[in-house]
Amino acid sequence: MSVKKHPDYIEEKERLEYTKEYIEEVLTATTDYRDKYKSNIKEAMKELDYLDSSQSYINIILNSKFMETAEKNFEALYKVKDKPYFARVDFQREENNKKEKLYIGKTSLYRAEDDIPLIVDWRSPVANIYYEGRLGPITYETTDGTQKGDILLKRQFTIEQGELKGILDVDVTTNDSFLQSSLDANVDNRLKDIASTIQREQNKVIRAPINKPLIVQGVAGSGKTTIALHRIAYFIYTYEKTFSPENFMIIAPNNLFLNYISDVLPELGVEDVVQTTFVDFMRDLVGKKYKLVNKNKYIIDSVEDNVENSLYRWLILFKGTLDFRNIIDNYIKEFETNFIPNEDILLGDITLLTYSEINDMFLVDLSYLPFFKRLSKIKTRISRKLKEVKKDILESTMNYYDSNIEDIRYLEEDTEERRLKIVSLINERDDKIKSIKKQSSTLVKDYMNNFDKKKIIEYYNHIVCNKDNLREYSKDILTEEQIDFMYNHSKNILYDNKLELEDYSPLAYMKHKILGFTKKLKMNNVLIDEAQDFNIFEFYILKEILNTNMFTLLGDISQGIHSYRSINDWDEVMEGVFSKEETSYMSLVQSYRTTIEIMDYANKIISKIDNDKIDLAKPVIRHGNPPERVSFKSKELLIDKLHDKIQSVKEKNYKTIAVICKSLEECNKIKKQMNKDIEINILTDKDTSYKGGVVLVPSYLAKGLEFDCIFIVSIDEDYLDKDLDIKLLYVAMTRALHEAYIYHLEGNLTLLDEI
Ligand SMILES: Nc1ncnc2c1ncn2[C@@H]1O[C@H](COP(=O)(O)OP(=O)(O)OP(=O)(O)O)[C@@H](O)[C@H]1O
Repeated sequence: MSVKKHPDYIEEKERLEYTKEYIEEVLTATTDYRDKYKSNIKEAMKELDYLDSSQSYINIILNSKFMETAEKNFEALYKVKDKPYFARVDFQREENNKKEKLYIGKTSLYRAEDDIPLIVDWRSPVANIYYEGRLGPITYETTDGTQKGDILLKRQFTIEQGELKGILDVDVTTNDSFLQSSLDANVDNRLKDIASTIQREQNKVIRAPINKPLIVQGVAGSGKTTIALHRIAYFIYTYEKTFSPENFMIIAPNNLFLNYISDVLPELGVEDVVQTTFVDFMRDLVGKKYKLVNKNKYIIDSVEDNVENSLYRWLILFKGTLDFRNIIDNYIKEFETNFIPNEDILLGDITLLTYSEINDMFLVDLSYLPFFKRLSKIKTRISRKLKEVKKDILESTMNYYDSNIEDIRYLEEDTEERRLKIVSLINERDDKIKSIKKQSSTLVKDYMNNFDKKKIIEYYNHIVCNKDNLREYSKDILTEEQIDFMYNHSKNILYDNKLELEDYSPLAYMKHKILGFTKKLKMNNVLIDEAQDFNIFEFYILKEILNTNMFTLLGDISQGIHSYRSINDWDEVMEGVFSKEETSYMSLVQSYRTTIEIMDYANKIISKIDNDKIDLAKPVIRHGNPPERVSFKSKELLIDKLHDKIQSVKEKNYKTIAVICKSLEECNKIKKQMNKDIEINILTDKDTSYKGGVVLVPSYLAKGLEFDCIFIVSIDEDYLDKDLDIKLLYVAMTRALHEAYIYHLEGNLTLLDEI
């Protein structure tokens, strides 16, 4: 239906024109104000008298604060001027029966004259009704309590460059065609904002309470990454006074992924949040000197079936457990108990502080600090005590000798003998004073020399590269064979100045306990995407060093291709790291990325894994061609077909096309054989950006990304009927938005035969 035929077209068009004009007025006024405030600041600077906390200084502060807010509002309004809102909800409040027309957009705007909202921010409490409600009764929460009312109208708008192009009234029966048209669109090489089409179950995740851990298990394409970013935008808006963006940290699997999400953040009004990978964050904390044995090494090894050594597999898993943390704890405990040398601190024969006083300070009063940070407090205490006592000792020594000298002078005759006695006493006095002064000048330093501060890796080596210590601190939980293996393996890696991914948590943990970090960590609200790839120790260390419970973990156990080292079940996290009672758990099973046909195929793949914890994705109503599986007699025929098909899908104006191979080696082989007239690059874990076009991607790196069209290609490397291969295939298949092709040599991919 043409938009003009809608009965309210004229009303909505006028409303849109009015809002746009009002925004223009506000923008112009803000620009004028901006100039005025700038000149105010200039004036105030001229008058500034640094010795006087004068009015000028206050003026500067006030004006710059105002400028900051005005600037932020200006930018937000400027961004929405061509599309001020995306929906309208008519709401009748139960308390006063008043009807309100709420136009919901990406920022808020109030009319100055009467304080009526012209645009309501999608993150505000009342906007909740747009996401939660259908027509009819609804409640929503605000800081003032529960609000009740009726939704009389729910309407969605398509506005392009300021023009009203579509109006869609949502009633009880309508399918969400607004959502469908948004999903039909070809993908850019970046993630997009979905404020206008957030679904009810996604809205619940976005607005879930901030103060306790939230675990979101979401099937492939359920919007986890997208929601994570909207959740931050929601927090920043809702808790503007409590948190600043630097308090938020997004942890994503790699820099390619960070780049992929980075553009949507400013669009959502979220800038300056910390975005990092676990490895980069850890490297910052424990030091960059050590080279990480390739993070994807194990996955590559297992993809290529090289990890035959079961002890090696055991070690990778074990280093991510809290049992391993217990070993470190036992070491730290003993180190702490014996940290303070068993001796009193004396100045001459006067006791400044006893061993037990210092030890109590260390073990009890200062126990909240890392060991070496406790020491600096102890040092201050000793210095203060020394100052007091030194003064007293000097005084009493002087007094003692002076009175003795006085006595001799008074009681004895003035003879050569008396003179010699007095001289001897004076010399003795001076020597003593000199010695007290000398001892006191080095006393603190001498005491502090007891504590040899080592590099954190040396403490760690002391555990893992020492069989006796491993035996002692593991308290019988390790076998001799395991101790042997751990010792030899650790020596090989660590003595070569290298680290494995699993070494970061224990190192950061030890640094946190023993040395402390140099900079203060401000992040206390953490979002982890692809959280199924973390191990328990990694969650634990983040919680411990950031000293917070405010975690949002998003992931999908079905995509846990690193499960040889990571969690296999969210219960492990709830039981091991956070408390089960406290943690909220939400599950998303609707998938938005791909078509029904592709998702059905992917579901059949993942169902090959025998695990009742795996949720099958439910695709939204969007049809496309089923995945096309073709088997080829020779490599040449396969490559020819791949080549032709890529050319033909490129003509459909797809911006992102991926050829997904099992490993990097296979990608390299295919690249070599591809005709030069197709520009095709390989994405590796060293890449930090993907600008669209045709790419070759190893299956394990494709995780988290999406492409208009994908080709799963298998020439030399087959996917076998085992968990890891099934997951890799599932990940690959679920990357497609519109089309999927499976091209393989005859005899390969027989696990798909039944599908
Ligand atoms: N409510 C929605 N409205 C429009 N698009 C949506 C919505 N939810 C998700 N999408 C789209 O679905 C796709 C998948 O989203 P996203 O990548 O965030 O999912 P994911 O759960 O992180 O996926 P995966 O685990 O497979 O990497 C994206 O293109 C996203 O824009």
